[in-house]
Amino acid sequence: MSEAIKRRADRADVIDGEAVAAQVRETVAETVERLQSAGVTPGLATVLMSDDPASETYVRMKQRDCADVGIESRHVELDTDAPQSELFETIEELNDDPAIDGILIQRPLTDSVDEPAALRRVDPAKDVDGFHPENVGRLVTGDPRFVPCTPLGIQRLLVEAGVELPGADVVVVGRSELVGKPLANLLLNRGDDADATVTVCHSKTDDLAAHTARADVVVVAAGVPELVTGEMLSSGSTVIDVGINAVGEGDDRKLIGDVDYESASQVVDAITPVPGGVGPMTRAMLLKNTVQAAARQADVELETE
Ligand SMILES: NC(=O)C1=CN([C@@H]2O[C@H](COP(=O)(O)OP(=O)(O)OC[C@H]3O[C@@H](n4cnc5c(N)ncnc54)[C@H](OP(=O)(O)O)[C@@H]3O)[C@@H](O)[C@H]2O)C=CC1
Ligand SMILES: Nc1nc(=O)c2c([nH]1)NC[C@@H]1CN(c3ccc(C(=O)N[C@@H](CCC(=O)O)C(=O)O)cc3)C=[N+]21
Repeated sequence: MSEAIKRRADRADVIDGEAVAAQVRETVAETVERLQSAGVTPGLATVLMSDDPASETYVRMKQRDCADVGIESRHVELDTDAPQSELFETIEELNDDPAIDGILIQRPLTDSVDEPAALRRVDPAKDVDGFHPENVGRLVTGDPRFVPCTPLGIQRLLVEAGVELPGADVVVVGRSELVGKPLANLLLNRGDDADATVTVCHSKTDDLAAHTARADVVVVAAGVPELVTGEMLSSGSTVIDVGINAVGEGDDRKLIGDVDYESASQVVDAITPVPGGVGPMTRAMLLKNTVQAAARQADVELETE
């Protein structure tokens, strides 16, 4: 069993996302060294066009992660009242820049711009978020290139937790383009770390508890604080909580998930905490996608995947 799984007496094991993310970063740092000896320094560009303080924090964390593993990062910040054409020009410039291997457009973009149109403009070869329709299509057709970072991170956590995915009954709560849908496709595809039987639930699902209660794996990405409680879950299952909800003010401000951790951890076998679960994995997988983009663009073969 991986040392990232913390055993708890009479309670669910805790899947330590920070520990698994540290392992991923270590492998990425080794790959960066190998690329550098072939004359390639991977570069990631982040683009922010929003006043959302959470987005600013995330972008800063991503830059720090890059520095930790030897990826060069460049940050472009656009005024929220700048015309859409300025955003599109920025994307074109980054597409054409040989020092940039990966481009991340931090979502959500300000309301005045057409977000899907912006994401379509990113060169699919630099689309380390996996949001471009070409990369979405490749995932759905079972020939993935860049898979969105959060689903990739969740798959890795399930593997680390020792979950046997082939044949497992996986219930995904949430059908967003960012998390729910790509995760469902990833786990539905053929493969040793996939081959699951996947059900996707959403706000119109008739009886959510009936689905979550019979699942081997429940992944919750609904954006609703503590939507899933222990009563809706079964012993023997593994729960992945994707939700990040800020509650409280001032000194009482804290992050909670989409799962009621207290009640769930008294029922299930293993669970991810919030914070320290899926979030760090999302950032680690961005680094992994970026070095893969750099290797592919420089035509350097990597030993792993
Ligand atoms: N840890 C990480 O790295 C990341 C965390 N997040 C967090 O994950 C959460 C989800 O994000 P995202 O997928 O972008 O969210 P979206 O808001 O885009 O999608 C939420 C989904 O949940 C469904 N939903 C909402 N309420 C219910 C309900 N009561 N019962 C069942 N389904 C429901 C919605 O259904 P419908 O389609 O019918 O509206 C929708 O499909 C958020 O808390 C976000 O902050 C997101 C990305 C990365
Ligand atoms: N183009 C794009 N790609 C994304 O991947 C993307 C995005 N836009 N927009 C927003 C969501 C959200 N997201 C998170 C990443 C890391 C943490 C994370 O590291 N969370 C820490 C806590 C961080 C804190 O303390 O605030 C944790 O859960 O432990 C959270 C959320 C990526 N997203």
